[in-house]
Amino acid sequence: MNPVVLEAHALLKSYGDRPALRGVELSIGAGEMVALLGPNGAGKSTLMQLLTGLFVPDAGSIEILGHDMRRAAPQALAGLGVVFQQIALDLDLSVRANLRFHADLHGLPRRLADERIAQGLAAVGLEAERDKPARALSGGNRRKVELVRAMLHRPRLLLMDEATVGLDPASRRQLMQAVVGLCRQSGVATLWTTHLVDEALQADRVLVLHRGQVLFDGTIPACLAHTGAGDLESAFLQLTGQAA
Ligand SMILES: Nc1ncnc2c1ncn2[C@@H]1O[C@H](COP(=O)(O)OP(=O)(O)OP(=O)(O)O)[C@@H](O)[C@H]1O
Repeated sequence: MNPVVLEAHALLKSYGDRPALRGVELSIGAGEMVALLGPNGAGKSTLMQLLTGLFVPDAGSIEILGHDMRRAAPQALAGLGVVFQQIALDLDLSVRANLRFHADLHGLPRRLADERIAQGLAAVGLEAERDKPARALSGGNRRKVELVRAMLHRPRLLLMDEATVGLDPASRRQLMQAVVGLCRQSGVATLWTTHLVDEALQADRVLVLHRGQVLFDGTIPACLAHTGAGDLESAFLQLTGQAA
């Protein structure tokens, strides 16, 4: 595998006496696109909260670019770009003001920030929206702005947490294409969480998470071979005990 950008080992997390993650192992190499596929309640959001440092695991370790999340969180988080499940733009600010704010948080000089903003918006076809309030954009375009924002500080690992929730099929497809393009062109490693099997089809590798455990980790052909299923959807339903 390429140099490792994310290594999570033996992660445990419970809410009271309810276990959410039960010994999760996860490793992502540079430039890899990995889909984390799990039904509702599998533990995807909990895993994302641990990877972004919002929660601390009960046990286990997380390293991003070799930086341990407990001992060196600022360094670990500097290598991370995140698009959260909930929209996190200020809707009254312009697209550019939203992006500049994020660039300022990362200490990017204004000229460099503006270059990257222009480049990022062009890459997702939103140059013309730059000075509009975020409120004027469609849900799909707001997500693309969040994607541009997540990449402004040039992270090596991009986390997309169920980023297509609430989008129509065309917007979902466009967002996915934008992320796949970005991953292939810039070499950023991507962890894409979803409960929708079709969103995992373009990934280099699929992890199936169910009831807090990784039930499969490998390529789609390997998943089909492992389960004997004819397609990923059947394999997923079989692994998660939902097959008819
Ligand atoms: N704050 C919380 N308090 C108690 N239990 C929680 C909390 N957050 C999550 N859980 C439980 O932990 C388990 C994993 O939840 P999590 O939200 O991580 O799964 P998920 O895969 O993201 O699900 P979804 O696709 O529905 O968002 C579930 O059983 C859920 O009910």
